[in-house]
Amino acid sequence: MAARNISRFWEWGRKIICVGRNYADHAKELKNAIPTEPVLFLKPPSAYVREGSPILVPLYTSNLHHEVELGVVIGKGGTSIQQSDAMDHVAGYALCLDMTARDIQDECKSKGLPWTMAKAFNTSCPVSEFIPKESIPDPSKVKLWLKVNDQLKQSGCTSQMIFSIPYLISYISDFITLEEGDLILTGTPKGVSAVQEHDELQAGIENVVTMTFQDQSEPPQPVPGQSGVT
Ligand SMILES: O=C([O-])CC(=O)C(=O)O
Ligand SMILES: [Mg+2]
Repeated sequence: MAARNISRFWEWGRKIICVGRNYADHAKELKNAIPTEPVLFLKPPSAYVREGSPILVPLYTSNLHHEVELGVVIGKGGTSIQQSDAMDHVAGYALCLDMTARDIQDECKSKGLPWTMAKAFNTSCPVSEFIPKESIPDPSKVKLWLKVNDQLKQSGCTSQMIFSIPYLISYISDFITLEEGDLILTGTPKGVSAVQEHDELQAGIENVVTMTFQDQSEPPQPVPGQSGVT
């Protein structure tokens, strides 16, 4: 079998580990406390969607939000990785969206339930092309932006992160073994807002990459026994 190519990491079916509330301005806009430890959640590999395919708006939400984030692609796996070695485990980056059904997340938060329905649905993780590590020499100074229908909504810099990339890799790997092809979403800056069907989402990392996605309503699920469906 041919060796797998990390530049198509989304096809590998590995973990997507997301960090929440890693920018104080975003934690504040949602009235969350500034975390003293990373807030983590997961998305399944079925969350990946690539340019050319739509972001499907789940039928059960009426408040789907965009969150633009820097993704870190793991190149060398490990457990209990030291912060000083963490960057040796990085193969590269990807620009990512953490699509979030905010109404469902609010409901889950109020009931003390996990965020799975709000964060882990199909197409909840749009990703750009793979960005080799060399293209971002300093990941702590990356400028991210996102526009909805040409209107700038989010603009931030990874220098605002509460927990750095080496810290996050070390922290996560203490209890989740990192594997080649895993993706870490590092959190969103402020400016999240609602999107609707037919909206165009354009996002970029300044001087590195841009990507464009369209929102589309999830088609109603066929009901067995109706309309000729058996
Ligand atoms: O706002 C949230 O839902 C938490 C999160 O994912 C982030 O801060 O990026
Ligand atoms: Mg997020």
